[in-house]
Amino acid sequence: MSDACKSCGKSGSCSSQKEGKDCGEKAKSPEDLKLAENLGRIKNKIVVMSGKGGVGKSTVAVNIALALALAGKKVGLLDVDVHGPSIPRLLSLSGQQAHIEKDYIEPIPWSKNLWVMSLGFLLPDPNEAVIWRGPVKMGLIRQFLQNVAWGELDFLIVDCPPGTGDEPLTVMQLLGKEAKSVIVTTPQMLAIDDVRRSITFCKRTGNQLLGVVENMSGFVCPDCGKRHEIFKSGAGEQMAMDMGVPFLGRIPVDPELARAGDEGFAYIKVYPDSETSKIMREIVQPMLDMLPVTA
Ligand SMILES: Nc1ncnc2c1ncn2[C@@H]1O[C@H](COP(=O)(O)OP(=O)(O)OP(=O)(O)O)[C@@H](O)[C@H]1O
Repeated sequence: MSDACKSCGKSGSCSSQKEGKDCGEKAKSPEDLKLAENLGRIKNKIVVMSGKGGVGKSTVAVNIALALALAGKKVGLLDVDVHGPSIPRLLSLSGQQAHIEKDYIEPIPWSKNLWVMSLGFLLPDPNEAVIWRGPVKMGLIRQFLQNVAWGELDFLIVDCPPGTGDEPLTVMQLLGKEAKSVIVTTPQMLAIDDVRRSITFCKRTGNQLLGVVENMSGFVCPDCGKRHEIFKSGAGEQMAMDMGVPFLGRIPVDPELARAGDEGFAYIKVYPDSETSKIMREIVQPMLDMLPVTA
């Protein structure tokens, strides 16, 4: 006779079973076990979200991943924007095709410690429109988290499409409560209203919000170095304070950051001493602080 708990399938280690009862925990499917094993090798999961489209979320996600990788950490960058995967272009990886085995997908290496995965690496023609409903997208996100051979990572950075729909919800459900989020906004009130919804979303899913980033906040003139407030800036910081969530930093409009996105070069590597790179490094500091101190 099997001595495994009828509910969770564990034998010996299930405390309820030792007391002669079943624990009531649902038995894990082989897929769930594989997901747990893959995610168990990743120390920190950070989900980059925004309430509104076009606020620079992918740009921020890429630069967070680059800043962490340049700090010597092992990083994975996952693009779950199924309808508009922009990470391949931002990192000059367009046209690359991921190697796929039966239950295993190899991420695309960007450097010796940054690996990337996006639907853009799986489509034969990346310019083809993807017309998928929620369940298919949810299945793909599961494949990315369960079957991509991320290996041992210090950080997995997940770039979500804007809003609080299927993709961020699936990501949070699969990653679990230990995933933390970063919310990107611009200073305009229209964007700020949507960010409030993203903050409420994280509170509802029970995931910790690492903080809010205000992007395209002012413009630093490359000639005179003076800061100009193109839009009213500081609204993101004010809103973070009002809602009692941390504020991580303000990234200015930087024409070179836009060029880096178009041409696919690593801004923070090419301009390590710029004001924008300094701010990016400040934004990742709380993430680096999450790692145990090594002697
Ligand atoms: N601080 C910045 N300074 C200058 N240009 C920027 C800045 N942040 C982002 N951009 C530019 O704005 C455009 C939109 O950025 P990005 O694609 O990162 O936004 P997104 O929020 O991820 O968009 P989507 O909603 O489509 O996912 C890009 O061309 C990018 O290069």
